[in-house]
Amino acid sequence: MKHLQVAVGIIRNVHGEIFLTRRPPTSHMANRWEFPGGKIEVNETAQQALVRELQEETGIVVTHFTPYDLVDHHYSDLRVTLHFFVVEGWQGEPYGREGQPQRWVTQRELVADEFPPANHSIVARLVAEA
Ligand SMILES: Nc1nc2c([nH]c(=O)n2[C@H]2C[C@H](O)[C@@H](COP(=O)(O)OP(=O)(O)OP(=O)(O)O)O2)c(=O)[nH]1
Ligand SMILES: [Mg+2]
Repeated sequence: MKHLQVAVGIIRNVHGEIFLTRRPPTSHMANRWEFPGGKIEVNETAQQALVRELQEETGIVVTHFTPYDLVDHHYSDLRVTLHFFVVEGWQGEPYGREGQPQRWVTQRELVADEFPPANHSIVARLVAEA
């Protein structure tokens, strides 16, 4: 089974809001809301992938982040390991640079069912810690 390593950014502003984007209609986990991020390439660390993916997908230059959690999930035909980081420092203003819908959501108002199943434990933890 294919196994992806993925770097994911939980971008949180000073108001305790988190930046979400919506996955494209034809992608894996189509139309789910997600924390921006993407596949870690060969010869790249999770941290490097995080910085690159957030630049590509949201236009920001990440300046401060902290590791948050590591989640392994088996989808029916794909295994993913998600490397979650909380991002609290950046330059620029995040936006859906690839045309994805975007929104800011208060941490305690995150809804697990809007995300891919692999995110459920993380969303529960974020809400509990809000
Ligand atoms: N970015 C992101 N991916 C997630 C989350 N939850 C989750 O299960 N995934 C899955 C969906 C995908 O199978 C995989 C990462 O894919 P991706 O589509 O973001 O990868 P990418 O940005 O490198 O995409 P691409 O260049 O191949 O288009 O991880 C999440 O919160 N954020
Ligand atoms: Mg992506």
